[in-house]
Amino acid sequence: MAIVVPRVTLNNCDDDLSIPVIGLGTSSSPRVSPEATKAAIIEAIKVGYRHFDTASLYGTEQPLGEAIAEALRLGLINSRDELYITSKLWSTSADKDLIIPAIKKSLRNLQLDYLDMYLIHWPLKLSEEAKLPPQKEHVFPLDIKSVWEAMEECKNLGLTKGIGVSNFTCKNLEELLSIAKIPPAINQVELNPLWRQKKLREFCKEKGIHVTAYSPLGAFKTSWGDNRILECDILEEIAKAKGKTTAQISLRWLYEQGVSMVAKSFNKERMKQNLEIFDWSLTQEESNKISQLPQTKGLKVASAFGQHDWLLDLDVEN
Ligand SMILES: NC(=O)C1=CN([C@@H]2O[C@H](COP(=O)(O)OP(=O)(O)OC[C@H]3O[C@@H](n4cnc5c(N)ncnc54)[C@H](OP(=O)(O)O)[C@@H]3O)[C@@H](O)[C@H]2O)C=CC1
Ligand SMILES: O=C[C@H](O)[C@@H](O)[C@@H](O)[C@H](O)C(=O)O
Repeated sequence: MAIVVPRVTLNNCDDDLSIPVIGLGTSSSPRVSPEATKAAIIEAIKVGYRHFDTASLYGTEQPLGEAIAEALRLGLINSRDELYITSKLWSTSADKDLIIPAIKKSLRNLQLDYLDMYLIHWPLKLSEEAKLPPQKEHVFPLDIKSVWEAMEECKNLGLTKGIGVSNFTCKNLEELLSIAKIPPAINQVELNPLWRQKKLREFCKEKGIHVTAYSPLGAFKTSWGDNRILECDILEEIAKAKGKTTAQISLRWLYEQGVSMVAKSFNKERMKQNLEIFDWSLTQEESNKISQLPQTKGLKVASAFGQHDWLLDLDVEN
């Protein structure tokens, strides 16, 4: 039986759009083949995932599109509308004239008419020839006004039901809110028991911006993450006492904070395990212990994009 994942209604989106609180991340490290990605996504639909997180950067839009087409053919879902699909504007296209072509390309890759959510991937612009990690002279601040106008145009044209951002600080959001006609529905950021972003979460709550957590498991075994969540003594202790896994403790803690999350697993048992967090809860004491864990961030902007004064805010608790 597929697990039914709770949903949260978003602000400033079309058709009372709601987001399933757990989605499947599709960015793998090391990268896996499109065939394996497609097969994992079909398994995920079978166990109950309806929310998928992709990005032009990941190279997973095409296999996700193929998996959706196959799921429809197999009758695993009756209609595309049952799914919530996020993609992201990569920073080399963060220029007003490149945004509509970029979302149209994502839609072609996905074989879809619309996205549920389109996010600005990072609050920065890369020159078109930039590689990762970029050279210093290829990284620029975002011209948020013209970029956001083009994001609003994406929504007004019906290419996406909602628009939002990723990796934005309170300061980035304040600047955006001061010029937005359509406020962002989502801010997707690194968030987990060891990088709790309390101030950012409070700010977003006050402004009606829904927060989605990425790397909810500390990006275990990826090139940008480590074992600090899945092998954290305190989380292991709580997990053992409750007969759960450390991954489930982390995801449940996030759920209890009122955020949604995108967790990546391409393994059938683990992707199912990650959905099994809705019929039990943490005690106040367990929650308090988690809220006192020392803070460390996994994905450091300084190592991903270099040392730029205007970006370094992203690497501190804010
Ligand atoms: N907006 C942004 O800038 C970013 C967005 N993201 C998005 O967030 C998604 C998830 O974050 P990500 O950084 O991938 O990391 P996660 O925290 O989701 O960790 C993924 C890793 O944990 C393993 N794993 C998953 N479930 C379990 C489990 N129950 N027990 C043990 N190991 C497990 C996975 O391996 P296995 O597959 O073998 O189970 C994989 O190695 C990404 O895929 C992407 O979609 C990520 C980074 C940045
Ligand atoms: O160098 C930059 C990194 O690739 C970074 O951009 C990614 O980790 C990305 O944010 C993601 O969504 O996975």
